[in-house]
Amino acid sequence: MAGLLRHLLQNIRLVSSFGKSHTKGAYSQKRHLASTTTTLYDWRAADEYVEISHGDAVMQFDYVWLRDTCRSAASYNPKTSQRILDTASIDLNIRPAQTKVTDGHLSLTWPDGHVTSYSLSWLAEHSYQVKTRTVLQNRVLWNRDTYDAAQVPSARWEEFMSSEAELRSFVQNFLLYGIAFVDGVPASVEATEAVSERVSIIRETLYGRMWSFTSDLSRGDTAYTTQALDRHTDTTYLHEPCGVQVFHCLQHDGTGGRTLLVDGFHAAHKVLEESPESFQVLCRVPIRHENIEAEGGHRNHLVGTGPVLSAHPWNRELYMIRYNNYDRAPIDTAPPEEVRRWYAAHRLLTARLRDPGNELWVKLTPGRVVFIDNWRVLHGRDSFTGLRRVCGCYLPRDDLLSTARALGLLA
Ligand SMILES: C[N+](C)(C)CCCC[C@H](N)C(=O)O
Ligand SMILES: O=C(O)CCC(=O)C(=O)O
Ligand SMILES: [Fe+2]
Repeated sequence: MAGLLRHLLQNIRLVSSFGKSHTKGAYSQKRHLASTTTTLYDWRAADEYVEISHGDAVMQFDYVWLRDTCRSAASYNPKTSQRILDTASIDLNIRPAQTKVTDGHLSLTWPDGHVTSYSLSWLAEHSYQVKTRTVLQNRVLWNRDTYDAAQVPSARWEEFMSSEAELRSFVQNFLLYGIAFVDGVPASVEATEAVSERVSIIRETLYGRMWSFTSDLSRGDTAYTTQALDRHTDTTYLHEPCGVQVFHCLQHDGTGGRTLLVDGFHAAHKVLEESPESFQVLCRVPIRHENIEAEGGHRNHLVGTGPVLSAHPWNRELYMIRYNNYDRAPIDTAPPEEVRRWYAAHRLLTARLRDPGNELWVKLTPGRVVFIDNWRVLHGRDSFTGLRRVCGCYLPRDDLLSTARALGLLA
């Protein structure tokens, strides 16, 4: 997909040097052809949009969109990367007085004389037709064997804290696999906080900013016991669940307590292959999750609603799985026949999530910090004996992605 976009942009760039100019009235259906020795592309001004075609990509740009998106100094401030133009002031029936393509640039002269110009490659990059076939984030879906075989390296604390290259490869691995490790971290809350802050700001929740928990039932949640926890994502009871979970086991004198990791997108894709209808139901039915605490000095009643699977509507790319059977509330957000379909779809997804081949078990030890994409990878744990203390925090997903983009990564 990314390859196709690159191919498209490269070829449109070739056209830029062609330099043939076409000037015409706005409403003609006539197609304009421009060719080089290696490529052919054409454009036409239709009634409501300009259409640019290249290869099998046919891209349409609505006139209101073309006026609204104008990057001229009067319309857009490149210093702040913010729009100046008042969108509500645009005539919704606006048509350019003149449309032409010169040197690989589309320029439109509007009835008031304002000129808007776009390079064709920029337009292609921002076209719906190209976006529908481009993924936002490259991912490697994994099961235990493929994750093991990939031999993804952990970052080293010293390098991670000082080298941008080390941080970048860590973030790249996180984006690809939804999990990434840092080794050699001092076994303290402070060092865990420093590692987390290297990646993004920390997201404070009802559990605080940095947390450190053990099996003392200090909070009304199974996490604060020695019991096993089946695979789940956290904070499903927030409308926007936390994007990332950071765990650092500071101490464990006992048995059990291994961490389970499962690629939720891998399981969801299995569901899509086996039963597209089930996948659709999981994308469609809104599900509430709750966190109710009324004891121990904590008074919380959080409710979050969202489907189990969220996919971008323009390219069907999955971006979130919300799966927590402990915190799921009674389903009263869909009619009975839909509820029946939902339970069947949930059963299929659960079966794929529970496929032993999809389970990655790791024993977290002091010094080893794991970052988990809480919108993709489910976590759980074995029951355990003895004293076990785990610290960590949550990070907002947007801020991690912002860091990734600042490091030049596709996110
Ligand atoms: C991580 N920490 C121990 C602080 C909180 C645990 C939260 C547990 C909750 N059921 C959820 O899934 O969100
Ligand atoms: O104890 C653990 O390793 C994880 C518990 C858990 O699921 C959580 O704290 O979110
Ligand atoms: Fe959890």
